[in-house]
Amino acid sequence: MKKSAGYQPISVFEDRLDEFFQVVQWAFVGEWLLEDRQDYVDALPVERARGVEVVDPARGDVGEIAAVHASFGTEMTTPGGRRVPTAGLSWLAVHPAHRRRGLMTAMMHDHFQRCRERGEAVSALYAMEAAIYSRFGYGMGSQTVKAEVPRGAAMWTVDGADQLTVRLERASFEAHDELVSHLQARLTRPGTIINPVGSGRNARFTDPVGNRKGMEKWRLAIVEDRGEPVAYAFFRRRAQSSVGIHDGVCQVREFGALTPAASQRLWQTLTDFDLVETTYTENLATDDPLLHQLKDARGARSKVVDNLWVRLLDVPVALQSREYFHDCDVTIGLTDKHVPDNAGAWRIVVRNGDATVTRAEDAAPDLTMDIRHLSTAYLGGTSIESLAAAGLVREHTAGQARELAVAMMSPVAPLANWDF
Ligand SMILES: CC(=O)SCCNC(=O)CCNC(=O)[C@H](O)C(C)(C)COP(=O)(O)OP(=O)(O)OC[C@H]1O[C@@H](n2cnc3c(N)ncnc32)[C@H](O)[C@@H]1OP(=O)(O)O
Repeated sequence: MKKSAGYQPISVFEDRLDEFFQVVQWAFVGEWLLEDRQDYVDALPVERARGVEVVDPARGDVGEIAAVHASFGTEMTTPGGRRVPTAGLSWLAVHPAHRRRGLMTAMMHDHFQRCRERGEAVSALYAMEAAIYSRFGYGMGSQTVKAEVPRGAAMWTVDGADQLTVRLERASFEAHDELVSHLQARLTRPGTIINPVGSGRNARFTDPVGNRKGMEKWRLAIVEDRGEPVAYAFFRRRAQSSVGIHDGVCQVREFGALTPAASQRLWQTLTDFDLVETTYTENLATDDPLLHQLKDARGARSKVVDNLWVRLLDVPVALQSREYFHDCDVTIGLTDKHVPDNAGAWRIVVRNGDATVTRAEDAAPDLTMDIRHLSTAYLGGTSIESLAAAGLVREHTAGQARELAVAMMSPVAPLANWDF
């Protein structure tokens, strides 16, 4: 019997959202508070909610939802500040009673097929466990620095930072959605997920009580240049003290800054709250301006972890939707177990920043690799040559790994700053 036999894929409509949420709570290990339900509804792209339902009594109660997922319809910024239609996969959950029967595999195929029908050339996700997604063709497209910045950390002076003003407000979808969306869309860092359309687009403003862990509600710092917003950050604080010493913490979630001065003004603000000793964040790019502006970057106790996992679903469209930084003419041989249309040989010719990607069935490939390695290199944060050095990409024509590496590497490290 096929592993996922006895189940069928379904769309999950509004009337079954509570069943959807039950599967999520079982899989993610937790009970939500009843009062938080609306926050979860607001965070879900309902019209793209899918599931797997039991059809064979040998598998469970017929009609019962055994597994779910959903995805945001969005665009992702690619190297050079271009964009590619992207699905942000999230909410992936298999009820523990139905694990290891191939339901995730069935849902991934469902997701890939629907994305391709919609013209989404890339799927991207945040991984709960990093070992799962490579087998489905995802590669670690970007990394992030987790940092703990001490209060009042000294920074190299950036001209103009002192002239900027800051507003601190309670974050609200009604009051701030336009402002945040507008700023987010102007960020040029590859990996930036541009605001999704449809339901779930207010996910960044949701604030379930059960997730606060004693912290205040999400607040927004808005840096302005003569009344024009130039940076924003979602943050929240928690007071704590022992033996009369106040050592509260501040958590910074999504943030973005358009200029060096805006970045400095933002972080000066976020690291200088009374009664708060440490400001921590998980959303710094590996070359974030803050890391260069801090006089003692080691003092921020940083560590690097995976950020966005990326999967090319339509190789020519995805590769042609980014800029390149050196001319090249390289033929690659690809394997792709889950999207066979991607497999085979592709010729990548780059002239003046633009790639033309065509089928090259007769040519012997200069490089061979799996789709996950091309996906890893896509945003320009990992070099094809380093993947060759690791034995993951195979070079058949000397020097071609470097050719493609130099063309694809981004001058700016990729990062997704919005955890969907
Ligand atoms: C993008 C996101 O939403 S991230 C959140 C993902 N969700 C979670 O982590 C919630 C808790 N976990 C779950 O819901 C499930 O266990 C899932 C989704 C991780 C896996 O679902 P399953 O239906 O059991 O997976 P399925 O049976 O299709 O297995 C697919 C393959 O992945 C492997 N796999 C499954 N889970 C894991 C894991 N945790 N670590 C490593 N490999 C795994 C399986 O061994 C299998 O490998 P194979 O193809 O070589 O046989």
